[in-house]
This record gives sequence, structure tokens and C-alpha cells, in this order.
Amino acid sequence: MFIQIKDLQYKYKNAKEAVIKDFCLDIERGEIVSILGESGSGKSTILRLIAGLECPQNGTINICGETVCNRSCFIPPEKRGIGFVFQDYALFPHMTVAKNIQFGLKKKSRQDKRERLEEMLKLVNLTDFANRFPHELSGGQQQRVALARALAPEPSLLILDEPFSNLDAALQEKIRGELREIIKKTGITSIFVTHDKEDAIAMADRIVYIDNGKVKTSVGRVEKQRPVLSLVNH
Ligand SMILES: Nc1ncnc2c1ncn2[C@@H]1O[C@H](COP(=O)(O)OP(=O)(O)OP(=O)(O)O)[C@@H](O)[C@H]1O
Repeated sequence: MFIQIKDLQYKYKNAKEAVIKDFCLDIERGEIVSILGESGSGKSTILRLIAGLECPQNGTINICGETVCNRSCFIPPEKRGIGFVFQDYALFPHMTVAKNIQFGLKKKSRQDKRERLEEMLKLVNLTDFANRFPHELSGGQQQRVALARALAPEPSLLILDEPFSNLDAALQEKIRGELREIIKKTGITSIFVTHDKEDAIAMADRIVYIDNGKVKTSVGRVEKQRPVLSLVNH
């Protein structure tokens, strides 16, 4: 199993009770898993725990055969090999598309950086946009730059936090398919968090529905032929 999360428990310092309770999840290599849940169900907290931005009080997370946190160990975020796509894309406004994408490649040679940039621009179909600034791009294009920036350093895991929330409905529908295709092409294991069932269905190989910090249901892609909405609609 590529990712194993076992018995995760997390309580924010100033909170009365734990927001993540006995959370368990296994993810196979190359799988796109969507964590679906209502507002406040703990989706962002789970991402923060996987990313290493919070440390659980209990439980274990393994990524690619390595324990990144348990009672006695904690690997910091920058050493976990995770790429992020945030809700608002978080592109650097003063940097061109090229500079944004190359941001995480500081240690690479100039030649390697140039090659990786070309590869990423091709992947997200933005080859002619390298010298534009974020404000000169559409929402969908900005999102593809964010994806290219996340993938450029070759992370082993990609995390996407509500990546469609800033797009209008029509664009959202188009982008979902595009994004899934790009991610599938790279073969990267991905965790995608959303409160929108349609997004989850369009993007994921498997939907994990969480409620009150716990996994309630897990639905595979094949089962989407059946009325998946009722399965996740608890
Ligand atoms: N820093 C914090 N301190 C205390 N409680 C917090 C903190 N951050 C989040 N919480 C609480 O933890 C619970 C889960 O929050 P979380 O942000 O993980 O939910 P979510 O499912 O991502 O919600 P949304 O879809 O609205 O973003 C909520 O009840 C929230 O109020």
C-alpha cells in the first residue's frame, strides 16, 4: 500500500474534543482518492496531518514505505515529498508562469530546470504562456500553472484542497476532466479534498466520505454506475 493511515487522532490545542478520531485510510500507488465531507467534517485537518503541518496525538502515517509520523517520529513537511494545489492556487503574482513552475527546482541545474519547465508546460498545455503573469491568465489556466508547479519537483504524492472552488460552474465541469487526465498521465498518487459530490465523482478513483472526523463510506469508481450519490449522501 502506498499510503497507510492508521488510527489517527487529532485535537486542536484550544478545542474541547478531537476533530479526527480513529481515522484509517489505505491508498494504492497511482490512485486518485477524494475525501468528501460536509463543512467542518475534518477534511482540511486530514490534509494538514498528511502534509505534516500538524502532528497527531495518536496514530501513524506511512507514505511510500516510510513512517512520516507516529508517537516517536515526525518528518517535517518539506521532507515528505508532497506537492500541493491550494484552493486559491497561491501563485506568486510577481513571477511569470515559468518562474512559478520553476520555484521548487532551486537546487537543479539551469539545464534541468529548463527541461523540467518545458515538460510541465507541455503536460498542462500552456507552452505558449511561459512569460505571462498570473493576472494575465484565466482561472482555469492559473489552476493548471498551480498543478504544474506542484508536479515540477516530482513529488511522490499530490494533494489538492478544493481546487475548483474558485471557478464558475461551466469551467469547473471542463477543468475536472482535464485535471483528472493530467494527473492520470503522470501516474502520481493523489488526495483531493472537496465538499462537492460532483467534483469527487468526476475526479476520483475512489471516494472516501468522512463525517465528524471519521471515515463513513468508501466507494470505488466502478460502483459509480450505481447511484453513488445515495451511498455518500449520509
Ligand atoms: N486551528 C483550529 N483550532 C481549533 N479548531 C479548529 C482549527 N481549525 C479547524 N478547527 C475545527 O476543526 C473542525 C474541522 O475543521 P476542518 O477545517 O478540518 O473542516 P473541513 O471539513 O475542511 O471544513 P471546510 O469544508 O469548511 O473547509 C471544525 O469544527 C473546525 O472548527
